[in-house]
Amino acid sequence: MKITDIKIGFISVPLKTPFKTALRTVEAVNDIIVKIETDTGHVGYGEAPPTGVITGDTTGAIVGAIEDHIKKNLIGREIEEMEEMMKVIDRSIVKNNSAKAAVDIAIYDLYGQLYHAPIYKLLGGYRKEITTDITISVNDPEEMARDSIDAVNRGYKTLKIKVGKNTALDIQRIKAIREAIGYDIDIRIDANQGWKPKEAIQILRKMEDIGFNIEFIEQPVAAHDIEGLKLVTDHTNIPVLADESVFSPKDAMHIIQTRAADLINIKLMKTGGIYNALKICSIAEMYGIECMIGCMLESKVSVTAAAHLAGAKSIITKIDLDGPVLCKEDPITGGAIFDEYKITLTDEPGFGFKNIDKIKWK
Ligand SMILES: C[C@H](N)C(=O)N[C@@H](CCC(=O)O)C(=O)O
Ligand SMILES: [Mg+2]
Repeated sequence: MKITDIKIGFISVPLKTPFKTALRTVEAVNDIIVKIETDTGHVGYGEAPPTGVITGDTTGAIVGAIEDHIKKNLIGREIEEMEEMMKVIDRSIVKNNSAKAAVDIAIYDLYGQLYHAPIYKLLGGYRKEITTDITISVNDPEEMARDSIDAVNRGYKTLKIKVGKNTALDIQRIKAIREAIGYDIDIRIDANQGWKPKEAIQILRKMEDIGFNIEFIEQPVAAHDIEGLKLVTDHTNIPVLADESVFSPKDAMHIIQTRAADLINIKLMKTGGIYNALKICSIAEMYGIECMIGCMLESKVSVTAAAHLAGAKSIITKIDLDGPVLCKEDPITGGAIFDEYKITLTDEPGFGFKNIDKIKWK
């Protein structure tokens, strides 16, 4: 199975409601789709979102990285040369992890087709059903309480609450949500870098004292401020999960060895795909650090790939793969089945994509 062409397309899927974090507000998933064609007629699909505020990757840069740097080094290569191809992608251009992730995902899709097996089974086969949380956007406390009730009514048992914007409101936000949904539902919070280290410690201690029962705090401080992250980790009992501070396996190793965080959020768009994500899983496993699998605003193509990784690896104990359920429609036939909180992997070869509607090919 030899690569004959790599095509680029675009999908645009409106969100059910605007997605708001401390970093940005988004109304639609506007992602790049990669289609890798082979001489056997098999095709592999990948996806990349232009999450400039987190990864630095823009639509133009993703397209340019693939078309001008990665594509020419992959045409003519055999899918069975997985290891070599992953090194080639990495050497083709520095950074540009979302572009690399899209290509990596499409190659894994083909790898599974080559060996007639779903990726989660090839990588470990730990489980085929996983349960995701859902994100509650940062808004005023009353609106967040209403959104939380709606999520609970739809069956979600874990809510990921966005905070870190107009930080004076953060305590009130969680108070309003707890009053609305009670204490049977797990709450994890994500500040998306919105707090200063000492401010974070103060807010988290208050949340502890009030007894909000927070499962963990995700990325309380600026991505680059590893000392600040460690300060927060050392001064609160609420576990700290590193998101924007961890892209590469080396980042994960550093955070774990310096004990700057208690947990790691793996996202394929930060690691550059499954190949490096597997390395983070191995590092985390060696140190007994549990991981979350997360996503950006992504549709079912790349989130299916992330779900397969979660299906393969037991060190991934927390799931934040709500991208597809935040979307108003699903243009993808095949892939994992996303039914609100329940994600079911299929046993189709690769990731099992059949078709993608409404792609605008370049
Ligand atoms: C969508 C997911 N639940 C999430 O919150 N992901 C990111 C932010 C993604 C984005 O801005 O596109 C996160 O910070 O965890
Ligand atoms: Mg996050």
